[in-house]
Amino acid sequence: MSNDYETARAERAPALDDFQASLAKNGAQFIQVHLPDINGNFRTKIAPFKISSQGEAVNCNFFCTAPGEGAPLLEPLFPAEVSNETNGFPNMRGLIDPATVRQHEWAPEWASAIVDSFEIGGRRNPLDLRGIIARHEQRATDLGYEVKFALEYEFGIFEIDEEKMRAGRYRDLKPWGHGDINYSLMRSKGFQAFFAELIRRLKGVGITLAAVTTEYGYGMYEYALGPKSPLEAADDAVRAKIVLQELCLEHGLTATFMARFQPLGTHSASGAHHHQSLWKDGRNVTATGENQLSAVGRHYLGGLLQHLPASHLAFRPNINSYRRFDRGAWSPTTIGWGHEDRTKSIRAITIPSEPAARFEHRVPGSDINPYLSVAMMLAAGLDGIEKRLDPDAIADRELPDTLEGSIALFEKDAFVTEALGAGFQAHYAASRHFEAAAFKAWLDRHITDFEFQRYFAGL
Ligand SMILES: NC(=O)CC[C@H](N)C(=O)O
Repeated sequence: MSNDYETARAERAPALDDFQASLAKNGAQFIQVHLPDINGNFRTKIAPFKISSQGEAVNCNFFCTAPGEGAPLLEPLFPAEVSNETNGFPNMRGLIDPATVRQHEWAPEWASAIVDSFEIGGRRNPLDLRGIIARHEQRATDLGYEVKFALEYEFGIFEIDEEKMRAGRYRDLKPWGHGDINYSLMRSKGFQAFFAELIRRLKGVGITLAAVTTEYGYGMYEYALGPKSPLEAADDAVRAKIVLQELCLEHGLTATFMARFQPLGTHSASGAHHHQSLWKDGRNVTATGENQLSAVGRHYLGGLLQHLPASHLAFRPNINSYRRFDRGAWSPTTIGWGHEDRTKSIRAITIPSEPAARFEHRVPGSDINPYLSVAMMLAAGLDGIEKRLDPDAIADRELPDTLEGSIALFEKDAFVTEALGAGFQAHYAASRHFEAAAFKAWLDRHITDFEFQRYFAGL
């Protein structure tokens, strides 16, 4: 009997078989099979290279549900509807998306690919965000537009100390490099050679790394990825993190994408700004001139702003996300937008209007799941086009400053239900409630530095 899985498998078989033949001929011997998890990282199996049969790779559903890295081993498991004690944590089926198959130019015995996930009965997994993005891409096409996304990430690089890391003493790790200023060539030993190699490797898997800079803080760096379709941009964002981390490990280093690892009041936190533009017949139609958005550009912006409160959870998904707010941190706290204004949630860039006109959405931190943030923005912008929303009619107001505040706006919102499906909405809200509760439980069990510093030396 035909189902989503069988249909997709039949459609993809010829392309997958071609890759099997051509990559094997080019020396591929091993494959990394990547499954996107709920946090926006890949959970990966490595296997002998055999791409067609990897189309049937199965992965435990648990990966879709584990809220925090490492946490499931220490904390009670998040009892998701799809994966829990009662149903025995069942498998799901993974099917490689042929568009994501790559041979690694710097190590040609390796290939990698990203899978879409299906329930064991063959239905497309409603929690699979790649499928959700694809649905909205089709909506954009039906409206006559192409939307391009480009993500830029700030992140930290530290020297590995396995003993400290095992003990959870991440704050004692040494940042890579001595300086803390932006746009410095002299930050760290081997800085230029390291990022030249990263640019080369990313190019080898089809990812353009448009620019790298040092950022404001010890061990803090930034890279900007080139514009692509929404799904490709999300794939690239996650894949680039893996390629960076592999390169770091080869140098005794480790990268972190947590939103804030530097003390508040001193250095910057890590943002992941999403650049997005609208295209029609190969032309950028976001703006018409200097400080002039096009009508469709204004409507798209209206959608982004209108749905920002309900989408906020996707852009600040963790306890630590809310540490990004700080004096002078350029991390927006209200809905507003402005031309060339970095203090606002959305910065409209219309100089020059062609071809680089775009919106820079500055709310997301580097701890986002890019599949989720991209899905939410795309759905919001398209809603703006469909409803002809006016960005200047949307009242400016404060965004939530806690995880719980963002969950409350997300979990009952009708736009979110429409954009992500009721199943995903409930699942994600439950996972975030679980995260908030895990933090509270941790605080209850631990005596904080605050208490020691305030009360220990009281004699
Ligand atoms: N360069 C910048 O725009 C700084 C961005 C800021 N670090 C953020 O969290 O978004």
